[in-house]
Amino acid sequence: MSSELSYVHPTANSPWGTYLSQVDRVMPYLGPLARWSETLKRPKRALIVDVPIEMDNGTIAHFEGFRVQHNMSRGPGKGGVRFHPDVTLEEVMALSAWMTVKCAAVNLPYGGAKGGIRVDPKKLTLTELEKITRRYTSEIGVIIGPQQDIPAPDVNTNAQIMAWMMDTYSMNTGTTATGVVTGKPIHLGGSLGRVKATGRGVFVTGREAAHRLGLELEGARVAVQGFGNVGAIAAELFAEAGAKVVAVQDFSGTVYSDRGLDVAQLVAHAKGAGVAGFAGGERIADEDFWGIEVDILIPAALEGQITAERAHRITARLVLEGANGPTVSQADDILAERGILVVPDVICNAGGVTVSYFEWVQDFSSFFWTEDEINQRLDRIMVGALEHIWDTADRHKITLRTATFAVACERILTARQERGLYP
Ligand SMILES: NC(=O)C1=CN([C@@H]2O[C@H](COP(=O)(O)OP(=O)(O)OC[C@H]3O[C@@H](n4cnc5c(N)ncnc54)[C@H](OP(=O)(O)O)[C@@H]3O)[C@@H](O)[C@H]2O)C=CC1
Ligand SMILES: O=C(O)CCC(=O)C(=O)O
Repeated sequence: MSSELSYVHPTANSPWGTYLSQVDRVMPYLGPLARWSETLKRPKRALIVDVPIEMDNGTIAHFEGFRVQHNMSRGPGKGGVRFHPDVTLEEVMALSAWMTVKCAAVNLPYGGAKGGIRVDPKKLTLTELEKITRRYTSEIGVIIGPQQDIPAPDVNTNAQIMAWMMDTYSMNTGTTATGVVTGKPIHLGGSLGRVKATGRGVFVTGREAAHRLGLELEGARVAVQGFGNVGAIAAELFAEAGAKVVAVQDFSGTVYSDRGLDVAQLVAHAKGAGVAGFAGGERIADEDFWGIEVDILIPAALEGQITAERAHRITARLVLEGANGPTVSQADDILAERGILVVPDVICNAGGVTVSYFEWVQDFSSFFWTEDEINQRLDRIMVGALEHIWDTADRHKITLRTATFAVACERILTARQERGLYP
């Protein structure tokens, strides 16, 4: 049957359109499992909720909230919650599907899910932010749970928001459900290492890929788009390894220094105000970011940033996708033709969900690991997964993205087949 869904209208470069074309590319490598492939092209469950709150000025405001469970063949749904003015059902669907692929790529016992609220959190007071979080959690409470679907932080959400989500769910169910969300504060069953885990995973996969390319990290020139949880931590780790972070872009603008930016100082400066106005670098036009001479480019902001036009201008040898869905499919082809290696989101940024898995396991066993143990396990999982994907790419002569999809979709569809259809 056709995979066209009546409730979304993806275009070639929209997130769901990009995801669908990535699925199409993996079909030739699925063998008899391709029979089940339609399951990848439609979410299992999509919930749209109204989130009304009383604003500080006494008015009542309504926001659109979503939670999409793309696939749960391999385990409970897993994936972050995004607060952003551009959130749509279609975007959340794509993000949930990439979670399914990502969790399977690193072999975590999870399916994929994602949530979001269409809101600009920068325009909310702290009280309003807490209200919107709690009401959203109550509304999606019918489908989330420690064994059902476990949210976590994504763009514009953090440990405090996870604490409110955990408390709201717990109050509604008469429990102390630490396992209902991950990325929580340490005192509420959070895991050491989770805050830095996604950026660390980007660094680990980047280190391994650079090694295979014969690219030295010492002195390598790095550009980072997005200077939040993922981009700033990845920048810090590359700088610690001796790389020069020459350009950083966030929503406020782009800063550049040929000698390398002082990442620690930039992090301190960017808190609240963004990177623009940083005295340790010069301000350049945002569009110039894509043509800067670099060895490594790290998109760590939003989807659809590497367009076909920008792909022609990128000078990097290595692109590390910290963000989800930063590269549209046409750009992917251009980068491949130009010999630029892309470590795709579905493995590159899997460090976050991997440590979320550790957090969930620790919550259930009520026994907590040291940060060193967590980082070592994370390193082992990421390196092992990338090695398997790399071998698959070499064997079939395909990109790392299609290879990651091949490894992951085989696991997902085998689980689907073994479970069978009910009834
Ligand atoms: N947090 C996590 O554990 C994981 C996150 N990801 C993905 O990583 C990406 C970033 O997430 P995360 O770091 O958590 O989010 P944050 O909210 O912490 O940071 C997002 C960053 O992107 C910047 N940004 C937003 N819009 C633009 C734009 N149009 N141009 C340039 N920069 C922009 C923001 O700038 P400003 O601050 O000025 O608004 C901010 O620096 C997302 O794609 C997310 O899905 C993937 C795996 C896990
Ligand atoms: O930590 C998690 O569970 C999910 C993180 C996430 O949203 C992502 O990997 O995109």
